[in-house]
Amino acid sequence: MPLESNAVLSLDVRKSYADFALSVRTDIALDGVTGLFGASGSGKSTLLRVIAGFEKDVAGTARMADKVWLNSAAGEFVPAYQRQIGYVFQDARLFEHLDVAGNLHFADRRNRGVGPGFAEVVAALDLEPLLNRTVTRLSGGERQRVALGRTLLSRPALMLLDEPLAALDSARKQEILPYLESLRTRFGIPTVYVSHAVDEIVRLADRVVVLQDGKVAAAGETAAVLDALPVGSVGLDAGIATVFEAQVVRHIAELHLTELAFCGQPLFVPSLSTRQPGEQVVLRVRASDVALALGRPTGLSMRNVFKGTVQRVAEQSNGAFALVTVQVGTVSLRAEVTRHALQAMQLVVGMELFALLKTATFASRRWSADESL
Ligand SMILES: Nc1ncnc2c1ncn2[C@@H]1O[C@H](COP(=O)(O)OP(=O)(O)OP(=O)(O)O)[C@@H](O)[C@H]1O
Repeated sequence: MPLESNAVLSLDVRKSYADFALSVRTDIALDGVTGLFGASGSGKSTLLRVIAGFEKDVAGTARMADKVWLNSAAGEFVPAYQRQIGYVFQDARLFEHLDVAGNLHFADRRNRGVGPGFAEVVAALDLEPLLNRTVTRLSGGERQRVALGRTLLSRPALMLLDEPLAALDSARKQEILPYLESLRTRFGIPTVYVSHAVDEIVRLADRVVVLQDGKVAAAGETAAVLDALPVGSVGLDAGIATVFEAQVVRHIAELHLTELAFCGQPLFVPSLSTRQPGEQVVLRVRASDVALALGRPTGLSMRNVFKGTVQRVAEQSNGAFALVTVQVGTVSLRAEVTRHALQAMQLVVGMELFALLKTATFASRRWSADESL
């Protein structure tokens, strides 16, 4: 049965270990991808295991759409195998004695006859060339693709992905991310995606639940929640940034670029070919990748130039840098410049200027050795 589009996974759960207590009350929309984000040890994996039904002695209630999974007061507990969930672990956990096709067929045989078919899943994850390989001869990225395929073929009502990229190096991560991105829309299986990597959450999650010390610190639309998180909180040590939404306008295939509309102005980013024109995407720009100019610059390599107004200026009391917040449309864009530049440009609140973003700030693809010669 397809889920109602407004169906939710409703959680009010508590789980205690000797040195840690999880206490989470939140509703997760059963639609698109919900990111579970937080520092190491904040309880993300524990919550995912509670959702899956892998944890015993959980107090409270859990309801998946109209099905009660847990009501501890009434002694009700639906075991994991009856929850129709698909769980992908950090390590792929494939059946080592079977080849890739065998792993996939195993899940396919146990499915309930609805949802994506074998050929469709193999095509979506480019698994055709791997079908006859023994799983011990797969790379980490290939193993995760097979694990995802196997999970999809079990036709879950809910996918639970526990840091599926954590064990991979950054090149392999970039290889898998587009697949994860396309699965979001292709199969329409609601997904909870655990990660402590902000870039993965930005790229994949429609909404996010932030955990801190076992509790929900924030929850809501990805851009709004991440943009409001204080630097240094929840392990967000990647520096000051702005997280905002923009709309896909068109793909420029020959230049491998996608043009977005950002507050009515064009923004060019490396190709987001899995996204359709009209779709909203979430972007994260590090403050250190934003430059400022008093006039619209000419003869400059930077293509992304936005007119805005200085909203706030904060100087380090004991350092070289200042943080300038520039209002561009509805977005407060943060730029990290030197105090030296601040003085030279005589920047003050209310002043009109131009914010410049390097396209490379959005790049995830690395250079190959021969290209960089
Ligand atoms: N089986 C267990 N027994 C006792 N303590 C546990 C158990 N599992 C997890 N914990 C503790 O619960 C806390 C939360 O762990 P959890 O793995 O859920 O965090 P996390 O946010 O997923 O972290 P990471 O990003 O590092 O995977 C940690 O302090 C951990 O030591």
